[in-house]
Amino acid sequence: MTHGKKTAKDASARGEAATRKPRKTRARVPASAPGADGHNPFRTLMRRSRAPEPATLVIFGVTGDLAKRKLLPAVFGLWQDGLLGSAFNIVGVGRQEMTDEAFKDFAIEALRSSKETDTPQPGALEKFRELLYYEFGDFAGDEVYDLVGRELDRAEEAHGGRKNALFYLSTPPSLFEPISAGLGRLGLADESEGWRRIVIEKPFGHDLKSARELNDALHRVWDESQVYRIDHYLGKETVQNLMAIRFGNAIFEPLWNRGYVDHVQITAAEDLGLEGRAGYYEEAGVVRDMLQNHLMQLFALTAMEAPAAFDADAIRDEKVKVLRAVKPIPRGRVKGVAVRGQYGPGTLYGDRVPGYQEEPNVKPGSATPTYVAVKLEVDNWRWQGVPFFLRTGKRLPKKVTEIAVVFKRPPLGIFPGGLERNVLAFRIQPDEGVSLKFSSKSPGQEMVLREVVMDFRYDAFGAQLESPYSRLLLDAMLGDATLFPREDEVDHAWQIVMGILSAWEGDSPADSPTADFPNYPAGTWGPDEADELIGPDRRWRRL
Ligand SMILES: NC(=O)C1=CN([C@@H]2O[C@H](COP(=O)(O)OP(=O)(O)OC[C@H]3O[C@@H](n4cnc5c(N)ncnc54)[C@H](OP(=O)(O)O)[C@@H]3O)[C@@H](O)[C@H]2O)C=CC1
Ligand SMILES: O=C1O[C@H](COP(=O)(O)O)[C@@H](O)[C@H](O)[C@H]1O
Repeated sequence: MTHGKKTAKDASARGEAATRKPRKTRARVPASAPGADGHNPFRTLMRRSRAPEPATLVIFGVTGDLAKRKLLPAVFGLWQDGLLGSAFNIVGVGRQEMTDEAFKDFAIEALRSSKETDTPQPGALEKFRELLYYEFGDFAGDEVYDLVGRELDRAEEAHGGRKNALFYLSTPPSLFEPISAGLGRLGLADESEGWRRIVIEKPFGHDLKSARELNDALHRVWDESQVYRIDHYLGKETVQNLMAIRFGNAIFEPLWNRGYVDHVQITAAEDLGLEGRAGYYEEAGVVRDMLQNHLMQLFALTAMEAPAAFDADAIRDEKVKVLRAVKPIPRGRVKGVAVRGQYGPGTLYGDRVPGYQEEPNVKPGSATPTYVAVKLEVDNWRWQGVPFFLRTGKRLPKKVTEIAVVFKRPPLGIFPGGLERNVLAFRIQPDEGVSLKFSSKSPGQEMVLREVVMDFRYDAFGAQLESPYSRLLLDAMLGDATLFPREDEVDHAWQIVMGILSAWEGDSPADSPTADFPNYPAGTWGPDEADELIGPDRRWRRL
């Protein structure tokens, strides 16, 4: 299908940009390391066998915070590293009226001001600028999608006669369905002239029902294979390393079960508060913002069986199987397995910080939780009796994300002193790496054991880690959905948290007594009840 007439816009300018050889972009790559002459060696090693076909990336909501701070820098980094193939262009779509030139200025300014932007090579920003185009309109109407279709028509010649397109919906969730439907109405999901894929940002639904409705709406237009639900945690290098270490080594598998593991702790602690996102966060709260998606994904990757292959369906099948095996948490069980919290004023890094209720635009007396800890039990042979404790919260003492597999104590103590549990910890961020804590004899005459840590740090590879958005954008361009949650995964993750949401947000005061918020000061590790949840014989790791 051809959309409208060709205009004077120069087709040859769109797309023939990724041919320049990238030069050194990363100061931290040592001179002797592979790739020191050019770009991040990981990216090259990962991708040299395949590059995306010529394609157009269409970003809806391109004037928003995510696009400015993360997406445009990620695309620029990929392009500068020569990973986007021989022809590529970007069409930003928004509701604000803007010319192509004004958008180019906007995008270059966003790249200049984002901390995530790779150091540009001389002339790179100017060259990248040539790839950028803009369309605007009302996302409820047809015109804007017609304009997008014309952009694909215009790129066709430079793209070798193909009209491949990745539509990235970086808009408020209320627009996911209308944009998908609009693209469908104008025939833009049709793959007869090139592949068409849609990336959906989080949150995917507000609850189980709305997530199902959104899935149904998407499937009225797209085949599941065209849908890429993004969870940026899956794009983090060290989350992928969890799979590499589990399934690329023989020593872990024999220990990875109820025979040896006492419990697992998954922590995603944030030191940040609301960062001006009250409008979104008051509606979402921590369960929707972090638990239903990011933490459930970390849990699934830790607990799943070994997939038969490293491919999208094999991995996603295993994740679904283990999510299905989680013991349900109906409303009545919530009190025993989940703890909520909201931060009050406190001290962080020596500075006084306001409480949640003092943040701009938060409703006075808000009952929105900013902290959750939950105990998951997995009803399968591997994990029967092994609790998984998940916790996440805002305004905790530091930013740290970690998965810790805590092993059982040795069966018999032949040395003086207590027996400690060994811990294999995957540090997702920061100081990415893996550590093993075990007991060793202290030097000296006495047989005294002390806990020591063997530490592998990711920076030993000598390369800076790529942004998760780079990884996931490139995967979507390549048609690799391995790191994108499938429909049934999202559904099961919602099923797990729905009881919690219904207990905490229910309208019956008997079932859902108002929480006594705030119940932890900013700069502390959350409410005391979280210690009771994991105790008495276990305690949260001090991170
Ligand atoms: N920001 C972040 O760090 C993260 C964001 N996300 C998700 O990414 C998506 C985008 O987030 P973010 O960029 O922060 O959101 P923003 O609120 O900054 O806006 C995103 C874009 O949507 C446009 N928009 C908003 N309302 C409308 C409307 N009614 N009609 C047409 N366009 C509209 C905005 O246009 P305008 O500029 O004109 O207002 C902007 O272009 C969301 O789904 C969010 O949950 C996920 C993880 C992190
Ligand atoms: O999706 C989100 O994630 C961030 C935390 O992500 P990270 O990569 O910095 O760990 C969180 O701050 C935000 O509230 C949430 O929407």
